[in-house]
Amino acid sequence: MKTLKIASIPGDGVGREIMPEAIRVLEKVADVHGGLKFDFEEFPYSCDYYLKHGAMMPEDGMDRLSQFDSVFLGAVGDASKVPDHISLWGLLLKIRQEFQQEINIRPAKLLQGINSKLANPQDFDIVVVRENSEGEYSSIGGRIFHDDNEIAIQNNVFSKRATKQAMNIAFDLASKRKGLVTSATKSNGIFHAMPFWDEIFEEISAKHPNIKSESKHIDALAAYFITHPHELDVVVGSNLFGDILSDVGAAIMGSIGVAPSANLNLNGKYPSMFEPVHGSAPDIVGKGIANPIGQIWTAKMLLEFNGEANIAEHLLKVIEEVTADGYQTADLGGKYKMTEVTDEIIKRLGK
Ligand SMILES: NC(=O)C1=CN([C@@H]2O[C@H](COP(=O)(O)OP(=O)(O)OC[C@H]3O[C@@H](n4cnc5c(N)ncnc54)[C@H](O)[C@@H]3O)[C@@H](O)[C@H]2O)C=CC1
Ligand SMILES: CC(=O)C(=O)O
Ligand SMILES: [K+]
Ligand SMILES: [Mn+2]
Repeated sequence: MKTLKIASIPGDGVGREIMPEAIRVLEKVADVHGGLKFDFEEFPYSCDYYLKHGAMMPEDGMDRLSQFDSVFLGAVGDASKVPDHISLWGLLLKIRQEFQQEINIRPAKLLQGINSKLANPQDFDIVVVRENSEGEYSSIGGRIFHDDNEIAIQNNVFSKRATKQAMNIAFDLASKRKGLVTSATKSNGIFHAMPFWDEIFEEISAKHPNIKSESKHIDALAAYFITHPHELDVVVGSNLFGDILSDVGAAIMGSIGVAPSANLNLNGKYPSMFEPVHGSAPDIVGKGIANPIGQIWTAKMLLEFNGEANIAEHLLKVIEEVTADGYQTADLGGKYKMTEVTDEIIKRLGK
């Protein structure tokens, strides 16, 4: 029997609603698998935790999480309690950076039966590879002066090592897919970092003569996601560009409520973390209508990256059958509640 030790952090808002749903599904997956067991431990790190303890997690929080095979996260953020930059830097970004989860993989593909927000989409299947540890998401800089003279300076950080790594992963993925890598740039506006990014992209492209590569400015590329998603394959972007493009990818899939992601640690020193693309969705919290599929598809990625590709594929197939038969939440135009969609997935996972 293989046991996977999973630290679950439901976090805030709908994170707390969808996490139990995905855990129900994983328990059923283990049951169907027969040789797999989950050992879950829940951590209450969240904005409520901050209000009680003055921090998003305790001093030994990272040490405790490091004992697990993977971290399974819902969403972080409740601006009515804690400013977003404090809560995200105290938990989500802290884990990504300290656990060296330098790559974020975010698939965007049309599931059967789901209406894309596009009127008439052709079939698309995109993977966004997002640099996940540096770039625009840096805490370097500061604020000086007061009143109308106040100035904020924010430094971006681009290392050759992490940039190359993200691009190498993108080319590697493309070699197993349609063979195209698109790089998100903005070298016409961002004077230092983006020409640097482009040079590295050219260097890595030259090493992969069998993979097609192209560079598009982020503004045009965001529009291209809307107009030509079927022509994209693997898209590589910096932390901010990858963040934005993956929300666009989610919208063309039908809803951000279905989009999954994996924050990968590649050196094996720390756990990877799996979380849906969306945030805590304060506007729908408590209504029982959150879409559980983003968290459940994320569970599929957790299985895949823990060496369980077959059952992971089975789970995605079942998710797709359930959406194809119309079991959909309100964000997709459906009439089903969160728990009803999960129940249907569990029912069809079968035994
Ligand atoms: N990785 C994370 O934990 C993230 C956290 N956040 C945080 O979440 C909070 C809210 O941020 P927003 O910008 O509003 O983004 P959001 O992703 O929470 O919500 C955007 C829109 O999508 C909808 N939505 C999100 N998840 C859904 C689901 N499962 N089912 C149905 N509809 C869903 C929401 O109702 C809302 O209309 C903020 O505190 C923000 O900082 C935002 C993005 C990512
Ligand atoms: C913070 C955020 O929006 C993300 O990582 O997707
Ligand atoms: K999330
Ligand atoms: Mn985001």
